[in-house]
Amino acid sequence: MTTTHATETSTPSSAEPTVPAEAAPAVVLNGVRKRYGDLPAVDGVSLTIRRGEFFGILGPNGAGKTTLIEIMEGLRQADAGTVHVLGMPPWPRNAALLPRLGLQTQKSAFFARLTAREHLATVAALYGLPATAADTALRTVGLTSQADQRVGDLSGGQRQRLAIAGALVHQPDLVFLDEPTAALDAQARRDLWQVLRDLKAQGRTIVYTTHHLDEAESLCDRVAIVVAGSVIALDTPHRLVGAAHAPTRVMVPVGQLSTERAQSLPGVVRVTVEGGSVVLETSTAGPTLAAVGDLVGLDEVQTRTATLEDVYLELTGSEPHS
Ligand SMILES: Nc1ncnc2c1ncn2[C@@H]1O[C@H](COP(=O)(O)OP(=O)(O)OP(=O)(O)O)[C@@H](O)[C@H]1O
Repeated sequence: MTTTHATETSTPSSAEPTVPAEAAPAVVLNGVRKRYGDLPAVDGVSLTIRRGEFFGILGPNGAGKTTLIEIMEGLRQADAGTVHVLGMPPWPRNAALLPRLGLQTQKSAFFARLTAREHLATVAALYGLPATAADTALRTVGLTSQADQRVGDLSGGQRQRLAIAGALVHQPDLVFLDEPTAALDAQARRDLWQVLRDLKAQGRTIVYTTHHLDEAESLCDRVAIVVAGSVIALDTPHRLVGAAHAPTRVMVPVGQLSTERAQSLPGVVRVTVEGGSVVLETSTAGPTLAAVGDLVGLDEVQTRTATLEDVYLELTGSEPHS
């Protein structure tokens, strides 16, 4: 694949950034490594995340995504390499940086005996903000009707949204979200997409991990695919999909076209029967569709082009796990 880059080389290799902090990219990692005992969880990662970018970190379970994001957040110290966030090193804990970062982790902590509003008002107070900031954050994540419910009584998905509200309450420049949509139902997930799009429209930078590849394809400006601690691809979803070798699938209702006849059509590389359709995988969709159209018409024929999920499977050889 020619458009993917395992690493980026445009970042300076010195320990200090060469541009003023305010003009610096959101995140610059250079040769970052982290081991747990013998395990290289992050194995030499270099990348730059621009201001205002929506950046996705994808990869199989255990690939090192959380470790990488925790290093960016200043929650974990890298063993080697340099890390700059908004032009500053996040480790050791940087008091100037903290109010500008919003963090939602997989293990977000709550004041469980408080109500959702009290919890967020407490978080807001830590940043010196008035309690009204809590109501704004509750509204942002669609939890206004649960404002007076105890945190301990919220559903898993509602608690997840509260964790995201906690990351946004102080209107940070850079938001880190670790699998924010993992526990959400389909509607809540779509609602959160809009919240995240609105954040990006406000000029904030979002760095997030997900196992939902459709979501990453829809939301992210760029994604990094991480396998065994290394970035094996980094580009826009569009360019990654464009460079993929995944075939287009043409689906014809069963009974209209035999599998033998389908196999003989131009461009067809594989034929299967799935979910009531004869599925023709083709490397040249135009000639295949024209031939199908001549034989059975195109009224009930569906096509599916390559997606980020196809690219992911091609590169990682594994299914995404949620
Ligand atoms: N504190 C730790 N001590 C020892 N090993 C750890 C620790 N944290 C993570 N690991 C290991 O490091 C590797 C990377 O873990 P990490 O949580 O960063 O992966 P991930 O890509 O976020 O996975 P997932 O998608 O399952 O959340 C895994 O093999 C994990 O078991």
